[in-house]
Amino acid sequence: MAARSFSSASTTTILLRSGRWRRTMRAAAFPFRVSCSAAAAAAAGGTVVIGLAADSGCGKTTFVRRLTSVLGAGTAAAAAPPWGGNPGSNTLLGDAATVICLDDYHSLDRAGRKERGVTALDPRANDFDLMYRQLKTIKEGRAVAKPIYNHATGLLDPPELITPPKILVVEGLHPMYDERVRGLLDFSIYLDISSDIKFAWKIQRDMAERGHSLESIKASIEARKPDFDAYIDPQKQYADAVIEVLPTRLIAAADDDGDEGKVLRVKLIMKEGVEHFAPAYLFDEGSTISWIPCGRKLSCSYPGIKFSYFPDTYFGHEVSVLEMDGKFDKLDELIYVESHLSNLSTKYYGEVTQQMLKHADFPGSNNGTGLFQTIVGLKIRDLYEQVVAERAASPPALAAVA
Ligand SMILES: Nc1ncnc2c1ncn2[C@@H]1O[C@H](COP(=O)(O)OP(=O)(O)OP(=O)(O)O)[C@@H](O)[C@H]1O
Ligand SMILES: O=C(CO)[C@H](O)[C@H](O)COP(=O)(O)O
Repeated sequence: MAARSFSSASTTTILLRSGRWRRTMRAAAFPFRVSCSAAAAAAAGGTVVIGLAADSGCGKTTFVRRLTSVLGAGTAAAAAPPWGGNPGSNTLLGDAATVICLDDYHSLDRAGRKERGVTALDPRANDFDLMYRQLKTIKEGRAVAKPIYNHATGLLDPPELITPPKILVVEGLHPMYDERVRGLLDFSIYLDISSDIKFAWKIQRDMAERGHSLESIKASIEARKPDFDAYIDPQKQYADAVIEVLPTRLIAAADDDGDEGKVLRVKLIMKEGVEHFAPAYLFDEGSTISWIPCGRKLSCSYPGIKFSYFPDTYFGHEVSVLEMDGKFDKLDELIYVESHLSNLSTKYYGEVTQQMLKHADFPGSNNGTGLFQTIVGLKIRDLYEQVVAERAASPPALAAVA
């Protein structure tokens, strides 16, 4: 069956490590959770591929957690790593979506990069030919044996089997760098976090969770900066949606007593004319709006909340921009804001608010990062459903199936 046949690596012997045991088996006997989604994806005409690009520590994992939740009943709320596979795997499996991390296509391991003096952001440290071949194979409905980059050891581990899901999310540093890979994406997102905020998030995580010193974090950010500017940041010009995170404008620099880093101004930049994607809007589509919702229906403490909506151009493309500056005090009151937004691709009244409340503990739930990530998640679900409906309406010709 096409959906379960393997790529050229199918006869390769695959080494698996799980807990204390280590064994060798043929790919065809791989003890991997092969969900019905492979068959479903093939029946529907192939996998829908979503690209999510950002630098390290910019919220990709947080976004993916919101997305897999929005994708609903068919997707485990917290997508799980491959069953029985390498504990160092970066892959998450849900019933509807599989999330793979493009770090797995590093062609140089940590020692190799050090020896050659290149960072992981440098294209020379990544195998774009393999990335393209494998993503194309999955999109066409066939499984691949994808390499694993093990972040714990810094080594390239033996591959794991990836069967075609309904939706494949490819997250990492370079989903839109290579023109061929970019051409495989049905929708793309870039998380654009301004330097000071990225720095604050990274310090908080790497000091608290990874035991790094402030000096080493600063040194690592500085060392990566030229390659970030050269290879990662330019990808935002290709994204269908960009979530840009900036310092607030609600607090004048002179009055700032340290809150500036905590209050964020977040923009959702949505490209016009993208197939299966209708940008969300505030009040009146195509107009220019500035809205301060604070008052009887929305509690706001200092410095308040301000929404904006306006048309713009972004790298020569027409876009619609939704902006939120400030933070919510009471998340359940978000329903008031939601009721003034349109084209949200919700299935019922209040779905955005419900999603935000469900994950109130995720970072960014009280500001535009959480709100806009949730909206983009709903738009991706909608895009997928449109693609499936179209394919069902015009099944492939018999000659193509045979
Ligand atoms: N919207 C947000 N508001 C505040 N902090 C955030 C937000 N999003 C992420 N963070 C913080 O930034 C850090 C990195 O987030 P996350 O792990 O989601 O990023 P990532 O891009 O997946 O990173 P990496 O690629 O290094 O694994 C986390 O500590 C998280 O708490
Ligand atoms: O930018 C990164 C992507 O997440 C990592 O730094 C890159 O994958 C290199 O990994 P490591 O930190 O394990 O050497």
